[in-house]
Amino acid sequence: MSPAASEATIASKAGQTGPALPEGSPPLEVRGLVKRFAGVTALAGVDLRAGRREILGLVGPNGSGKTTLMNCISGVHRLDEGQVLLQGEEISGRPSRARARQGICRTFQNLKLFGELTVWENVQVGANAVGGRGARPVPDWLDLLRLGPVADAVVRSLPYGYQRRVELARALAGAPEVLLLDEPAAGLNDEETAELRELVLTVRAEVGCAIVIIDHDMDLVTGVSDRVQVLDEGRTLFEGDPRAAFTEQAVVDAYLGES
Ligand SMILES: Nc1ncnc2c1ncn2[C@@H]1O[C@H](COP(=O)(O)OP(=O)(O)OP(=O)(O)O)[C@@H](O)[C@H]1O
Repeated sequence: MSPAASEATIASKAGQTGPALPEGSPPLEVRGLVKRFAGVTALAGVDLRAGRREILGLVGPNGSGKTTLMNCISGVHRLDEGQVLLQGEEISGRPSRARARQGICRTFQNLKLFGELTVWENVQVGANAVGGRGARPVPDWLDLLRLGPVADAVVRSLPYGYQRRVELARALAGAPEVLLLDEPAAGLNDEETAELRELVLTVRAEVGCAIVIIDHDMDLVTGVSDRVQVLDEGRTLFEGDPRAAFTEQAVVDAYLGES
């Protein structure tokens, strides 16, 4: 997709709060990222870009490199080659904590919550990580994520759908410029997934950060994303309109294991 067409798509989805305004460097840019694990090349030179108020869906068959890419962006993995830039500043060599303080916030495939702490305390941890520099106080995030009524509940006592929302609230309290959502619908039922979809759009409208989402629920990803990037065997196979992705033969073949 051309940059102009991409901006147009972004603007149309951001319509609830006005168009995305291209200004300076994008929140997130990845250039030529290579990541190897022993004999496996998980990423073979991937570029990625996510703009302010843009939702980018990262899709691809199992083992195509999606989580590895997210881990390289957030600093869980060191990259072998390439660059990760946050608002134009290279952060490739920085540890994950430093990246989080600078605004790369994320959720994980497997929840990483403090189960013995309350909902409020878990979200406060996110706020503390940025020394209270968050855009809003903790109660506002609880309200946005519809967690107010369970603010004082111990997290491990709550149903899984609530726990997923707590993780999202904690990430938001960390003042994201870039929000990385790794399989946020995993383990959710249809009703909870529909609610999550609505919440992701609300977060984009209210927070205005760039959002990168991975999920195996294609209806969720294509429904919520302004643009998708399809990976296969560590390379980008397609990048553009979510509705067009699965009309591309190469993408269909990759999903069917025929490439
Ligand atoms: N820590 C690791 N050590 C060794 N190999 C790894 C490691 N993490 C990922 N890989 C390999 O890198 C490749 C990409 O894996 P990755 O988990 O990023 O794919 P994915 O697209 O997220 O898959 P899925 O959709 O199944 O979660 C795979 O071949 C995988 O086996």
